Amino acid sequence: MAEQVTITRLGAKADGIAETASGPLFVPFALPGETVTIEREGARAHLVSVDVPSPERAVPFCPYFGECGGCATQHMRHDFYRAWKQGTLAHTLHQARLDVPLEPMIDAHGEGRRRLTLHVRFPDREMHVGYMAARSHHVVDIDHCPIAVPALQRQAPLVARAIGRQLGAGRKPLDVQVTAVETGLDVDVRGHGPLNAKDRQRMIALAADLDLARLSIHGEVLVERRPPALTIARSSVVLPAGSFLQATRLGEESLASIVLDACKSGKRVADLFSGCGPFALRLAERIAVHAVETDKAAVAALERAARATPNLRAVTTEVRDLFRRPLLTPELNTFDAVVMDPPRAGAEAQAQQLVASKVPLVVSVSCDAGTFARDTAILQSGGFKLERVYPVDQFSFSPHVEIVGILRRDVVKKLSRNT
Ligand SMILES: C[S@@+](CC[C@H](N)C(=O)[O-])C[C@H]1O[C@@H](n2cnc3c(N)ncnc32)[C@H](O)[C@@H]1O
Repeated sequence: MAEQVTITRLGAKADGIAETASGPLFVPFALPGETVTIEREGARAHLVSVDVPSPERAVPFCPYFGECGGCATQHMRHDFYRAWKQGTLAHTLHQARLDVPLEPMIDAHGEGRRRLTLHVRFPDREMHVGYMAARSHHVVDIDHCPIAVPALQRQAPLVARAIGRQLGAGRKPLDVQVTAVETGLDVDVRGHGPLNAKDRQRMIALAADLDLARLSIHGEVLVERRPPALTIARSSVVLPAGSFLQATRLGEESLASIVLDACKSGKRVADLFSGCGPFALRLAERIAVHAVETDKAAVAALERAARATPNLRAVTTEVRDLFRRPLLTPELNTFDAVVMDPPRAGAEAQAQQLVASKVPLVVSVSCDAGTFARDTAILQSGGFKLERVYPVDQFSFSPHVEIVGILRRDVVKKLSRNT
């Protein structure tokens, strides 16, 4: 049954929230101050119409917005969106008792996302190619994605569709990850078992038809027509199939420039959770770096790139699971700064080792405010002071934000207090 409600605030995931007799009601795509007609679906509601719009309302630039679950905020004006995202992060950090003023959010969308993962599904014998609808396993068909870099906007759905036609006979769900690299498109297909000889040949022919740089299945390369390379500082990194990559080029550059600035007076830095080296290869222009990462292929790519770049400072690498085997205190004591950029789960075990070490500076890069706050609290218990927090917005139009925290401590004082 339709009813009218007034939106009073925005939630952390960008839903409008109306206070009702039965408690808060979450209304996607509604803005504070708006009067909207909705239909209830439990604690959530479907937006039927906006009856009194907010002046902060914008016209979404993507025709799939509202149905496709990929974006959540295209209906907000840019300044309003920025203030909401910055305010949400400030609130999360305040609740975790991290009351450091946030630096202004850095807009790092740049040219757009350089990697898209398209879902290919066959729910009704027909093939559907696109993104999941919000809170659903239903795939919304798309033929372009305007938040991607130009090379991917139309081409990524086209490539995923062609692969679905080729491999879709078993109607198994497929995920097609398409990355724009400097030599073309790098495509990795997930969800399909090992290919028989005939399918292999067909896929190799398809890669040629689509002029892909590389095509792989579950990270196993079927054909590499051109090495999928990316430039990092003066180095060229050949990206391993399926390895981590920051969402946008400007995002990577923005994070790296904060890391570089924080470490500028260091002599030997540890780059933990290094991936294939966007921080290490830039740091090594001036500082010796030890890069540690669990993904063997990423470490090998970083090492190859470093070896091929003349006049870098020393770059050493290590394949290591830092959750199970964090760098221990004696190892840490050889560094004057530690950069860590863990996945969402954070770096709890590593933070505990850092507390016991003599390291004076930690640059903590994170894609999850919750684990960032937990790890920061651990570091603070060891005398580190959170000096600055930089929000970097490379996931524009979504509630996600990247954070960089700079934590310093006076090691001499700390050590003399302990003795
Ligand atoms: C957020 S990414 C950052 C990578 C890199 N710093 C960058 O900017 O591209 C996190 C990295 O941690 C790695 N990783 C995940 N779990 C790990 C673990 N237990 N030990 C070490 N590295 C891990 C992933 O392979 C990934 O490369």
